[in-house]
Amino acid sequence: MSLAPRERILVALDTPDLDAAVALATRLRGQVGGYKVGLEICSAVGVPQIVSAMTAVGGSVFLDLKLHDIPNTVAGAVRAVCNLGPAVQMLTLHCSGGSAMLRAAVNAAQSMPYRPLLLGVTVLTSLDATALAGELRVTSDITDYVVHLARMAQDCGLDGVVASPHEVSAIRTACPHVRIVTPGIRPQWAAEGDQRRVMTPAAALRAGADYLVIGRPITAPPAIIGDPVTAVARILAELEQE
Ligand SMILES: O=c1ccn([C@@H]2O[C@H](COP(=O)(O)O)[C@@H](O)[C@H]2O)c(=O)[nH]1
Repeated sequence: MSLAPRERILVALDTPDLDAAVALATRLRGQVGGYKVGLEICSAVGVPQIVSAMTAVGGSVFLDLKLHDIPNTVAGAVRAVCNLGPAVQMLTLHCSGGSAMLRAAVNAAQSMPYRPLLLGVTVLTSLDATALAGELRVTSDITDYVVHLARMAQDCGLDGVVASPHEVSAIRTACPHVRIVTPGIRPQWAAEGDQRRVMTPAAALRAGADYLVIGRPITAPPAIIGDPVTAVARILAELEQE
């Protein structure tokens, strides 16, 4: 996929405030590839409202709803998102919902005149091996488990997966054609916060990620960087040095 580095950046608009989201998206228009809207803004203002606001700004929308429910319910939610039209380019659902849920989502999307790309969330980037094994009792190696979920997503007909940059090259080898979207992106100057499996933007692209989801390093950059526009410019400069 031949995209310029800036087109690979999706800014996570994690805020409950529609006006703030629109203002930031407008400031960054043309400098990034699109916007990720997720549980916070969708819970605060509603999915159709934020999608229509982002359409007005002109950005592509990555709708990160992380659907995770029984197949019938997820299929209905997928149809509802498809009805929002081409403004929504990507939609997420949790691979851990299982293959019946993933196939129901794919079948629902295929029955609609328009469908966004469906992406399966593998293992959240905020989890490390200790949490996965100790709390969730997943004792496989994280990379093996993520690749297993990516294969399942691919076999069920999903278009891509969400995974940490640490697993990107293993997914590329196992599933060469799936799109890979990576959160857990941290420039060296940004705080890790609640993320655990992180990498710099340049290292994530080098590993083979198609898209980088970047939130707080851009929306709330440290004082040494200043503001979101400068943060994006700095990230792009770092990518160009590659
Ligand atoms: O495994 C996942 C899946 C989704 N996310 C989302 O990405 C952004 C990351 O924001 P940062 O501020 O850059 O940490 C956020 O909206 C998450 O909901 C993720 O981080 N990890």
